[in-house]
Amino acid sequence: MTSLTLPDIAAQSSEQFLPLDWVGMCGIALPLLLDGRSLSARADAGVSLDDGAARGIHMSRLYLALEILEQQPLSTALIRQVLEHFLESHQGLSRRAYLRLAFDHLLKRPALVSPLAGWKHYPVSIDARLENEMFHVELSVDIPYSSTCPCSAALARQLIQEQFDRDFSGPSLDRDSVRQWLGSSSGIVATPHSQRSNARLQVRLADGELHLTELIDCAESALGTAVQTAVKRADEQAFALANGQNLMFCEDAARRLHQALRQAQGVTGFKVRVEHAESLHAHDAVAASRWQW
Ligand SMILES: Nc1nc2c(ncn2[C@@H]2O[C@H](COP(=O)(O)OP(=O)(O)OP(=O)(O)O)[C@@H](O)[C@H]2O)c(=O)[nH]1
Repeated sequence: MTSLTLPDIAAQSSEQFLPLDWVGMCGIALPLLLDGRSLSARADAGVSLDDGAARGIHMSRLYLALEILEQQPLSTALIRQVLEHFLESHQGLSRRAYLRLAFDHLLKRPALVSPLAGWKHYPVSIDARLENEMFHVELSVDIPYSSTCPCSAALARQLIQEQFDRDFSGPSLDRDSVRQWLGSSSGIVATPHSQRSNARLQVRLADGELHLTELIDCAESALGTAVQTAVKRADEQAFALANGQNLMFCEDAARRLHQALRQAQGVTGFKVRVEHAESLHAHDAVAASRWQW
C-alpha cells in the first residue's frame, strides 16, 4: 500500500548545527544551445547551506532550474537567471549559488590553402556564482597551437651557415648550385624543434553574450600557428611558413595572448597559462600572465 504522505528527510533538522559551503550535484548531463547548435555538457549545480540547522537542500529544485539552459541560447544573462532561481527556491537556506558547465566547443576550421576544412574541439568550462546579488562568471578554454623554438632556429641557421662555408669555399659562387644546395638535405643540415602547445585562457566576463568563438579566434590569430585539421601538402607548407614567421618561446606566446585579450570584447579580467610540451626536454616550458585577476 502506498502512503499518501511521503517522508521528507531534507525538511528535518540537522543533529549538528553546521552551515556548509557547497551542496548540490555534479556531472549532470545537459544539452546546451550555443552558436545555433545543441551540444552535450556536464553541469555542477550547488548552493551554500547557510542554515546550519537544516538537514538538507532541495536537490530537485536545482536540477529543474537547469531546464531553461536547454531551451535558450547560452549567455551570461541566462546563467545568472538559473542562479537566481537556485536562490529563490532555497530562501532561508542558501545565500550563495554556483553553476559550473563543462563542454567541448566544436568549430569547423578551414585549411590554410586548400579548400578543405575539419572540426576542432576546444574544452570549455564556465564557472558562475551569485552571492549578495553580485554575479561572477568566468570562462576557461584550452587552445592548442604549435610553437617553434627561436633559439633552436638560430642555432640551426648557424649550422647551415657553417655547412655553406664548407660546401662553397671557392672564390666564386654559382647561383644554380647554391639554389640546388638550398633544396637538398645537405643544405638544411639542422632543423629547429617545434612542439604542440596549449594555451589555457581564463576570462572574467561582463554580463551579456559569451563571445566564445570570437575569443578563440582572437587567441589563434595572436599566436599565428593554430593546429590544423584537414591538411594537404600545400597546407603543410603554409603551416611551415607560419611557424617560421612566428618563432615563439613560451614567454612570447604568453605576451601575445595578454596583449590580444586586453583588446577582447566583454573581458573584464583574465589569466593566461601557456604550456609548450617541449621536444627538447621531457618536461614542459610554461609561462603565465594575468590582468585584473
Ligand atoms: N538533500 C539531499 N537530497 C538527496 C541526497 N541524495 C539524494 N537526495 C534526494 O533528492 C530528492 C529530491 O529532494 P527534494 O528537492 O527535497 O525533493 P522534494 O522534497 O520532493 O521536493 P520539494 O517539495 O521541492 O522540496 C529526494 O528524494 C532526496 O532524498 C542528498 O545527499 N542530499
